[in-house]
Amino acid sequence: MEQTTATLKGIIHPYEHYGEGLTQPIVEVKGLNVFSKNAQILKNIHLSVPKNKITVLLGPSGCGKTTLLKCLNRLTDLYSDLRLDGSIFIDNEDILNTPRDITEIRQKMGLLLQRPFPLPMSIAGNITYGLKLKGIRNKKILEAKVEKHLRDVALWDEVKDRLSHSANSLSIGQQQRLCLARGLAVEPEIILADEPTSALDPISSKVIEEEFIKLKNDYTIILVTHILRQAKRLADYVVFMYYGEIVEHGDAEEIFNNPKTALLKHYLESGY
Ligand SMILES: Nc1ncnc2c1ncn2[C@@H]1O[C@H](COP(=O)(O)OP(=O)(O)OP(=O)(O)O)[C@@H](O)[C@H]1O
Repeated sequence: MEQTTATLKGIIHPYEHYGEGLTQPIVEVKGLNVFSKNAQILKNIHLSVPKNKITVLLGPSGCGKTTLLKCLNRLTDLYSDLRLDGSIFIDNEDILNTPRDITEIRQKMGLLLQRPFPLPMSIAGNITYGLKLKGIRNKKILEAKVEKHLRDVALWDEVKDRLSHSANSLSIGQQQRLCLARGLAVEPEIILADEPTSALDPISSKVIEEEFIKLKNDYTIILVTHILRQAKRLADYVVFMYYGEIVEHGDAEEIFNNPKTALLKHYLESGY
């Protein structure tokens, strides 16, 4: 395997061409390395994420997908055993080397995790929480935003008569959509999603997938998924990782129909 990766590296160029129809990058990762105490988790990652597209991070368990996602909003700061070097440019600002407060940078990114974590308050409160932190107090504006963002995730009709009920009274699928709406309410540029449908039933998963397709008109989505069929349904751009390295990346159609490396071919056939 080692040899295969090494042999194939010759044909993988960072900043390779974008496929037809792909747009300018919104995130550019340059020479990113992540080390834990005993190992190197990410190795010399170079990546450009196209704007207003869905980029899927794909690869076998433990290859570093979640770690890469965590680097993008510096959640890695929470792990004292991790050390990073390299650069991550978001809107031309290197977020790994900026004097700016990280909370400001994180506002550009909504985060959706495997399981929903609604705030312990009402359904409407979950949406208005971040807005109030931003200083918005006007009741009419807040109400309008609650409706808009719940409509954005196709939840409005299901909850409009119980906005003051606890968010915990919702089903898991509804909670995940609420968490997505909460993230959208603070108007991020990028949505980071780490296996966001893995705890959901098929219908809720389908709703989230449909929302992602609509949302990419306004947002850039970076999605980690284990579900190959989901990746094929959603991805515009694919990054295939293996043992902390990017082995292949490119236009989804090209990656799925014409994989160049033996590792990716094997992954697409076997799913691991
Ligand atoms: N804080 C940490 N300290 C030490 N090792 C870590 C830490 N976080 C992740 N790792 C290790 O880094 C490697 C990559 O983990 P990561 O969770 O990024 O992989 P993944 O591709 O998302 O896996 P999965 O698909 O199973 O979720 C794993 O070997 C993991 O054990």
